Amino acid sequence: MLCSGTSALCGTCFVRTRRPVCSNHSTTLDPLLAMSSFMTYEVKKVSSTQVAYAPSRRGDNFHAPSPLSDIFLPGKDSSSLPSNEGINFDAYEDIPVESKGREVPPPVSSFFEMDLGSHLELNIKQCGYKLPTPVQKHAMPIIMAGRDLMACAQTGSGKTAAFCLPIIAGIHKGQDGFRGRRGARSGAASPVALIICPTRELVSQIHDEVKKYANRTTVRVAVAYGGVPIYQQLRSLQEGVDILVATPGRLVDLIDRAKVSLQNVKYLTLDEADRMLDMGFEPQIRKIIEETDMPPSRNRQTMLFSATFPSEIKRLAADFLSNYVYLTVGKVGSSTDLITQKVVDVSNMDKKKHLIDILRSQSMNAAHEVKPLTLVFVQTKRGADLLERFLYQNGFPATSIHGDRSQREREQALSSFKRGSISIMIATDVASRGIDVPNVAHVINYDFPKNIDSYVHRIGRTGRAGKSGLATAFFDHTNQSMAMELADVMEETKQEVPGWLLRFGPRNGNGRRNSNKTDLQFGTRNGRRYSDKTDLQFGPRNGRRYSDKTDLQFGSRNGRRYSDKTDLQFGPRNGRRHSDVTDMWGI
Ligand SMILES: Nc1ncnc2c1ncn2[C@@H]1O[C@H](COP(=O)(O)OP(=O)(O)OP(=O)(O)O)[C@@H](O)[C@H]1O
Repeated sequence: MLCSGTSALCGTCFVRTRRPVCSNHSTTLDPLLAMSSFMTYEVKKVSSTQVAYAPSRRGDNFHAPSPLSDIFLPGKDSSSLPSNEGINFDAYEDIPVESKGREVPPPVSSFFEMDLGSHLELNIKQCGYKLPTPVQKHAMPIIMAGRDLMACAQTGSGKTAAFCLPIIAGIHKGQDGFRGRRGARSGAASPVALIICPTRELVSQIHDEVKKYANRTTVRVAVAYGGVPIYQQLRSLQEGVDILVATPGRLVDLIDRAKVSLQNVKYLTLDEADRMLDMGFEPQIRKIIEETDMPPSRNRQTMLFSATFPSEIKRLAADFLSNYVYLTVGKVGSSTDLITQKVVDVSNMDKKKHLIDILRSQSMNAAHEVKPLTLVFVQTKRGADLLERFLYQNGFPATSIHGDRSQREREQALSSFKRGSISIMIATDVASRGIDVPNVAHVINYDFPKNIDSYVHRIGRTGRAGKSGLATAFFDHTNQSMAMELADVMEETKQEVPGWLLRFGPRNGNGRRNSNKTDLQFGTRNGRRYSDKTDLQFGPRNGRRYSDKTDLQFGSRNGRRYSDKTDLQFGPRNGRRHSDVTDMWGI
């Protein structure tokens, strides 16, 4: 007997079914497919009174972990949709958009108002994208008009397509002109578009997206990132490439080996540009842009994208962009109110127990044995390993992703998490940016991050593409310095800020973010962090950021050391560890 309906595939009869559990084959429904429709179901909150909390040992001052009351469950009646059609565009309706610059091209309201070409239009339909998201509505016409762009938009709001689609359309249209440039006579690959981003996983993800959007066109895409043997990448470069997606370190290596020439670059995109600066990649980025054969800014189009834009990024923009538009969608550096944020006062000693409580109640509440995908962020690689082991010992199999795992292990971890075969992933900040796992239901900040931008990106792994999500942060006095910035982000996104969090510091001490509108407009998180504007404009970062221990543990950030790429970036340190800035960073 066949299932009826239109959404997930039944594991036995392979016919689409409307519900995550097929009534005829409930035991055989492929749990991975069922998982994919999890978050598109009606969001139903379970009252906290329905859930038994583990008794607290901390008395009245203890703030019970509320995540148990906010687990999202699939509703009974709503029909599931392929995940991209489940996008809640109402969620974006009131979003403030600001664009600054000369003669900014007007936004569009549909993908088909732009001359993307029939192949791309079909691919967009096949991706299930019915309408452009706000950042796409505004950014795409700007890029299509040939303008430089610095764009800041919330996590999960479709920035990747916003820059990929116009680039692919542009290359596809001018294909005849470029085709001859593939694999230059010198043997060096000569891409027309270069997309640089901070992590290998992000490179790989953008590569997959480009392939999807460029389906049926002759646009070729290749990747370059460390941690895997270079010859595979060389082979694919030799076949010719239009779009190269790369991490800065491996790209410099390829340029030095004369395997890549940038002389034909027409489109340059820096995705998560602020993160690359944070990771100490500025010397490599400057080398790539200023010291190679890449055309000068007036002869190429340059785009910077991120959800957070600290002031340092203005230096880059001033140096690399010309006559650019500065587009902000939503509040700069803030999160989205699609994500319910909870902050729980938990001491270091109690964290493990609280995590187990949360996971246990999640699996108790999970409908039809479909476990919600839960991403747990920790600060260190060792912490990730320890927590993974602890969870395993307590009946919660988890996987982990961090800089000490081989690239293969990292890819396997991510893919089993994406497929839902393992529903818990422990991660360091290596997975905090850009990674798009559409159905992450819950992000837990087990260790609170050292800066608020990191918090914004971490929680942004849930609540993507218009869907709801839940983020829980464990917080105690050791995170005190982050209290006000956290309260700000929560307030901006209409979250309930617990009174105890506010008691950690004065509301308007330290020249806080909200008190400095001018800074905010240009992407500064707060007065305290970038209080010395002059310093920031011209050079190194302020004292506070340098004081982040984890930032500095693995090496100084000065240009000299990082510019010695052979030592630090490309040479494997030992059999297991590999070349990656995440090693230096300890994440
Ligand atoms: N127009 C659209 N309609 C529906 N879904 C979309 C649309 N555009 C993008 N998406 C989907 O939204 C999800 C998030 O997109 P993307 O990863 O580009 O977000 P992002 O803004 O780059 O996030 P982050 O800041 O975390 O990197 C992806 O799964 C993507 O396929």
